[in-house]
Amino acid sequence: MEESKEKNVDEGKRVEFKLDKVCELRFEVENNEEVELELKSGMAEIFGTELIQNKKYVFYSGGKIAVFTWHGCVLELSGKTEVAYIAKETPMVMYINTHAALEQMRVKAETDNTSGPTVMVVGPGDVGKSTVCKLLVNYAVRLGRRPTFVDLDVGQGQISIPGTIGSLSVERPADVEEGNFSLQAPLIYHFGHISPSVNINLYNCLVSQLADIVQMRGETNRKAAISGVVINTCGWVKGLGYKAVIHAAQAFEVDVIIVLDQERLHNDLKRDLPKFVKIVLQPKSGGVVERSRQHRVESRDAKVKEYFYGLSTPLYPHQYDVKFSDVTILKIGAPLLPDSLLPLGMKQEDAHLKLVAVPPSNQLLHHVLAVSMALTSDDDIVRSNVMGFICINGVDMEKKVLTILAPAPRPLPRSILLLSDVQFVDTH
Ligand SMILES: Nc1ncnc2c1ncn2[C@@H]1O[C@H](COP(=O)(O)OP(=O)(O)OP(=O)(O)O)[C@@H](O)[C@H]1O
Repeated sequence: MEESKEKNVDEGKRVEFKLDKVCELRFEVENNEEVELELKSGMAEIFGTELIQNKKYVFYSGGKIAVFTWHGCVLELSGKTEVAYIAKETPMVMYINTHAALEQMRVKAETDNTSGPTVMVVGPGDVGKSTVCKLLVNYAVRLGRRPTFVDLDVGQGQISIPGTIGSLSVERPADVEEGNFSLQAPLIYHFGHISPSVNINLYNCLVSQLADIVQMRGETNRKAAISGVVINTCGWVKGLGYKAVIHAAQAFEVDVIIVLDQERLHNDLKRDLPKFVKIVLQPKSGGVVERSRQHRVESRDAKVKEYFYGLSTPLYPHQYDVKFSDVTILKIGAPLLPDSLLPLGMKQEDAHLKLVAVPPSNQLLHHVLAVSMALTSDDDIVRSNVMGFICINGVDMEKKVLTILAPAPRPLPRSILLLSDVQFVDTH
């Protein structure tokens, strides 16, 4: 791959980069540092969102960014970068061709009075799945479409905090600095773990539920139906993970699957899915950065912190006490018993979806809990979406109160809370 020489960008200095057409500037922000980017002339975009000329964009610690230009541009960076270089070879032409093909399917859906494409992006970890999804959604929105973005990645999802899956109707391109789509009425389901492997039956059950709701939305909203759906998935593609990919493809009735960087997965999917599903193998971008375990942990923490405290636009969460008696804390999934010990007629899968009461204790400290939409225990709590999240900042066993961190002032809007493995230590 042809790449330009790296330039060091150090504090205080401004470094200019001249990009030819169809090139990208890749940079990583050093830990605990900030980097400022400015488009001085020409046109450029970050993962499909266009930059405004002479506006200063700030990127934070650990950010891994590619500024791409179709026609050439001049960029300026300041702050501390770990790396900064211009890459001349990128798979962007291939990705935009995919977008063009999807757009043709939308145009056809408009004339035939059918639905637009449902496309799923799959591949192992760190191949740029989330980035390709963002590109496809951004390009669709820039043409006036209103695609639905679905994120099934419970580890590094983009819609809500880790341990959830969800969907979002996207009306404008993702924010350049934060990288997120605007969160208007997202539909979120609580899974409670950062890997589907912890409770694959629950994971598949929630994927089916989300697929049903997304399809129902398409039936009542013509614009959404034509615009189609873009689905991001987990990087777990072996064994049960592969089965989960097949399950998701069937549940969402996908039309197109983009397999990034894994020929074997491509072949397996071609073998196992019906012929009408178009399965295309595409390369990953050389710029996609492999993230260490530590980096993944940090970005999960950052996602929860962002939920409560915001990123470039600060949020001010509320901390208040809630009596033990005012809430019902539940966990989904009972410990598995040997088949011989199961009550007559009960199957092992039932245990995976079983609700178990969690008595308040110090063990809840720092845990994130989802606030279920379910009003009573008669509702289908497992398949109910969630309103939002709280974090347990304190447990007083004597007074029988929990001190919680919540995005909104008291009172808690619902009383059924679902325990997540995800923890957040509130240092504010
Ligand atoms: N062309 C590029 N140049 C520089 N950085 C990039 C480029 N494309 C993606 N990245 C960065 O690489 C990282 C990994 O990309 P991404 O999250 O899309 O991968 P993924 O396959 O979805 O990973 P996971 O399976 O862990 O969710 C991100 O931080 C992203 O910003």
